[in-house]
Amino acid sequence: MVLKSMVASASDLSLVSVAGNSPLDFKNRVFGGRLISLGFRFNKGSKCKGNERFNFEVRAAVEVGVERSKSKALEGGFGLDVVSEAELTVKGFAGLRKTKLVCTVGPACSSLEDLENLALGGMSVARLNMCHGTRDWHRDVIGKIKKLNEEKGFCVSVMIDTEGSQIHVVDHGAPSSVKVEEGSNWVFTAEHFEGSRPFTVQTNYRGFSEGIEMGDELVIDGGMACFEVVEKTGNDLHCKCIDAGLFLPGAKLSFWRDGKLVRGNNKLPTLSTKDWADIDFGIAEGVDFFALSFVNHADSVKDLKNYLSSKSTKSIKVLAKIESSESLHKLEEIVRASDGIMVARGDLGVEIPLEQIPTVQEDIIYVCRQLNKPVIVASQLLESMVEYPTPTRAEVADVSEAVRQYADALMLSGESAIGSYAQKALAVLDMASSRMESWSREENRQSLVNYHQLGASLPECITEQICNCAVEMANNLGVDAIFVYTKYGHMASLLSRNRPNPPIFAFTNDDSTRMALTLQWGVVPLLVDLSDDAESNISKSVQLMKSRGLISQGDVVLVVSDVAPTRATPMAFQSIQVKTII
Ligand SMILES: Nc1ncnc2c1ncn2[C@@H]1O[C@H](COP(=O)(O)OP(=O)(O)OP(=O)(O)O)[C@@H](O)[C@H]1O
Ligand SMILES: CC(=O)C(=O)O
Ligand SMILES: [K+]
Ligand SMILES: [Mg+2]
Repeated sequence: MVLKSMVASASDLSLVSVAGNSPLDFKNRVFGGRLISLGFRFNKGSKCKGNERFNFEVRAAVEVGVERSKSKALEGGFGLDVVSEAELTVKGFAGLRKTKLVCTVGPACSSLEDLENLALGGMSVARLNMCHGTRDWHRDVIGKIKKLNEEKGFCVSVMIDTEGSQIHVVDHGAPSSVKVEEGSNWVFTAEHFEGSRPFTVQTNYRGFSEGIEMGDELVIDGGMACFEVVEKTGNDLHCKCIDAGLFLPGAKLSFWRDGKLVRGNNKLPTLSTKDWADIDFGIAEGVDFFALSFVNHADSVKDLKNYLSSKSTKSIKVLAKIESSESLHKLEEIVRASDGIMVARGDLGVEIPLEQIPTVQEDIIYVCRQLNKPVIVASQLLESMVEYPTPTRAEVADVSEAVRQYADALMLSGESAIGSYAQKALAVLDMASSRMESWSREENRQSLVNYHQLGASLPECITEQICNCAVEMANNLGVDAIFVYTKYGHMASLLSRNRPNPPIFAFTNDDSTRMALTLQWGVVPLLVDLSDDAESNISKSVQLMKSRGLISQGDVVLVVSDVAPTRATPMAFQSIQVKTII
């Protein structure tokens, strides 16, 4: 690996002096149980400088930290993942990135080594898109991720993204892209034909032309090419190209009349027969999330959740992908029904005018935060990096904007699945989000959000108020960390919703809760044994963190806990405590 070759070996690292003016003082960091000074001697003439150099330092240190944590992770059953532990050791509490990173796994990053590098680079969720690849291929990837988690102490959850039903091109007469000239005439049909038929396009859905009239506009992939419908014979449409462009394999179709969408995916079932089979596959493979493509109403989310609770012994979260104009009309009920949301800007851009995407994105993130559901911003974040090793300035601005809006997670698609620079793209997300998060903290942006009261019953309202106040206290006091003890992750998510300055360490004894929390902003999940005695949980976790050198004397921790009734204190209550580590 590039970074490793930059340092002679892990043990050499402690001998190297601090390299110049890095913004963090590493000298006083206890690292792997001993004090080290960290830095690299870059070869004379090295092109690496400034920020890039600093990031190499941190990344390499994290890697060395991970090497050391790996053996330790397997020792005492300490349920903190190696990447968080190493980052914490190197960067301290304030340096932990809060925005979570999702990577789509495809042929370009599916080897064990590639996946390990992505995990090291901060991937907390691996996404598998069932539109592509075989089930055997996906099974192999899931197996590798589980192996890395078990053997090397990572905490990467697995998400299956369904294919869903959409009107798309099956055959456009070529294996790759085809140019469409202005004025050329094309036939769109659902009939299968053998061999090649010039200017004929086969679509996947028999009813694709239902309700379509002469004069309607047929848009390819949200604007890659445009046609006017000039004639309809049976189910076939004869169309003239009015805006030249490109047909890509699998291109998506939408129909417009007077500037309004007339035919999207709203008539198709959200879950096809193949999707249900993919869901059974995901259950059998023990995945953590299903991302449901082309959700048009809350019922499809509810159906899947009911199905999962009857079929799966572990809790699997259901995320609704917002990628149709229909789903925008029913946004709130879809958000309420689901365990999280993905702003799937790729297909959304096929169904709504592109200039609406930025405001729609901000609205969706806002609704999710109000309703306390994690939200992922997806598609084309760093699209140019599929081919090039550096992002465009506009892409970095787009990524930073999603972070400024407080999305829980950012997602790579083709950048990691088929791109040549998956790790670099992940590093760009990592850097850009860390930078924007610290800017937002300095500017105190989070205080600007008004909360909607979620709870209906008094106990629910109490929990919510406790979490809101806890974050306000944590920010005002400038504590180093928040600790929360949680079975299903609810309190952790209520704290996360307030986007606190310090990181939230969520101690849970439930493995599916731990995996679900990999998607939540600012939450570091830890798997530990929890007893009914809240005080003993607190002192045990403090001791555990202390013994690893992760907290030390003088650190201040705000602890939020739920105390179950016991015979001695027959009353359930919740508490906020501020502890100074001695
Ligand atoms: N498992 C895979 N095998 C082969 N190619 C893949 C795989 N996963 C993704 N890709 C490739 O990466 C590209 C980007 O991935 P992404 O998941 O965004 O797909 P998509 O089909 O564009 O989007 P959607 O999520 O709307 O289905 C795809 O177009 C495909 O070429
Ligand atoms: C991610 C996805 O499905 C989309 O952007 O369309
Ligand atoms: K998909
Ligand atoms: Mg999509």
